[in-house]
Amino acid sequence: MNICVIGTGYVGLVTGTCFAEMGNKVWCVDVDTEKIARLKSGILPIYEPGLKELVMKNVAEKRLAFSTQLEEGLKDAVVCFIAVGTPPGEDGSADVSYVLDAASNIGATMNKYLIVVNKSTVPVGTADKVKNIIKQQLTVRAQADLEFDVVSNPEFLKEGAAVADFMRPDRVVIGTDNVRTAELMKQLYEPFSRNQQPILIMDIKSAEITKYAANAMLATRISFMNEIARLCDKVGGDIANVRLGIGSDSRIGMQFLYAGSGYGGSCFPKDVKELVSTGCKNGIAMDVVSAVEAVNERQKYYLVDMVKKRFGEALNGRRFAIWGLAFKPQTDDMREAPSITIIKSLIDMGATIQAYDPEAIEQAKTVLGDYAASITYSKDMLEAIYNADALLVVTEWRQFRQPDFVEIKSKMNQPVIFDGRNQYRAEQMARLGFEYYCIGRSCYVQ
Ligand SMILES: NC(=O)c1ccc[n+]([C@@H]2O[C@H](COP(=O)([O-])OP(=O)(O)OC[C@H]3O[C@@H](n4cnc5c(N)ncnc54)[C@H](O)[C@@H]3O)[C@@H](O)[C@H]2O)c1
Ligand SMILES: O=c1ccn([C@@H]2O[C@H](COP(=O)(O)OP(=O)(O)O[C@H]3O[C@H](CO)[C@@H](O)[C@H](O)[C@H]3O)[C@@H](O)[C@H]2O)c(=O)[nH]1
Repeated sequence: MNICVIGTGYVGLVTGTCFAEMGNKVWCVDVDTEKIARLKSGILPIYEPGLKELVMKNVAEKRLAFSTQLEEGLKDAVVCFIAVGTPPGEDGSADVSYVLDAASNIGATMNKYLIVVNKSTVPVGTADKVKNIIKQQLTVRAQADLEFDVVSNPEFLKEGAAVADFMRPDRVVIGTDNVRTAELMKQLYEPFSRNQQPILIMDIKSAEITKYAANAMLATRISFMNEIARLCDKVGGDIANVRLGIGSDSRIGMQFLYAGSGYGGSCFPKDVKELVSTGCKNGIAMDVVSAVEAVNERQKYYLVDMVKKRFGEALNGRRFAIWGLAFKPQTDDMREAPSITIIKSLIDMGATIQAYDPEAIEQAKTVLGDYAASITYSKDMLEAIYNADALLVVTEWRQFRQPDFVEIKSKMNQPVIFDGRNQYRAEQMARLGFEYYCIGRSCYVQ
């Protein structure tokens, strides 16, 4: 099938590449001329395991190409995916203007029947807006008879595992009210459901809401565990045991029950806010979802509270090592990363920071630009801990799991570790002579 994908970010680039890998011919189109120029010369805009190899292969085999021109992308396309950003607006609601721009461009450009598939995460009702904008543009061009269909096909991939998730999705959700379109979409996704993963056809609004409900449900599990972790720290108990205890119930399951320094990223924070906003606009109080966000905001400061309790509120002259900047491992994405809140708070109290992340340092330099004078970025994890008063583990990259603690202890000013991702065992840390604080395992007394 000939496919056009508008937007070459995490979702668009992965979607286009994976469809090309299955034998389709794909044009990836973006308004960012620099991004497209770099992609054409083999430089990817993001770090995502396995993606570069797939892009290079499919470009070489002429199934994948990049352009800034929608005309080029739509020339032979049967299906056009919209995969542009929907960032949070001032009031927390999703800004759908990029989606509507893309729709408007489609209406101004298409010359034959087209299935327009919305893959961006958008509030319920956006498909209708996309439909109306395309219609308006066609009318302006005196092409009002040109037929098209709008589909909602939310994406559930996780950063850091984007290719693997796209290739083997738990399910594919397709919102459409057209039987013929449903069949074609099923055909397109058939190679990705070889293990009988369901392709769920439903009405458009249910598909749009499903995306927000999925993210809010996952975020709820995390905030819930973070709250229980705080209780463990107060009254005794170990959140790891509690996780096993509840996760063994097949109705609950083990995944997404890790307490930590709060969730970040480009999705959970913004989608939780948007769901609250949609509820509010429609007179539905989203009490659970609102609490999920409030708990997460508080959780981002939990490590900072621990540092304050241990070192006091004035941190002048104190030097802290930070391991992990990205919002999760296997990505260079810094959007809404808890590390930002933690680093800014410590610097605001007078500390200096020595930070290390395997992939996200360049992104961090941009995001933390205003705080640059107080941050040194280290070339490796050991350099970061040199002369540090404490180490804060903020992102659980694999290489942080079993470091050489003897060497670490010899290089630090004081052997103190604040573990925001529960990577180490308290008994082992005590044996090695570290003062060790973690989340919800009664190492930290509030
Ligand atoms: N990042 C994820 O893990 C993920 C997963 C599932 C869903 N989503 C959703 O998918 C959407 C895209 O997210 P992302 O992380 O890929 O965004 P991104 O910011 O990485 O990429 C968006 C791209 O769209 C381009 N763009 C904007 N307007 C355009 C236009 N009119 N025409 C052509 N290109 C245009 C931008 O230049 C950019 O390259 C969002 O709605 C997001 O919530 C993201
Ligand atoms: O038990 C857990 C699991 C995750 N997290 C944190 O939650 C955030 C999000 O993690 P994850 O969901 O793995 O990454 P994303 O790439 O943001 O993926 C989410 O957001 C995407 C965009 O909507 C969806 O497509 C995915 O299904 C959804 O998992 C990160 O900060 C994690 O550290 C925890 O604190 N505890």
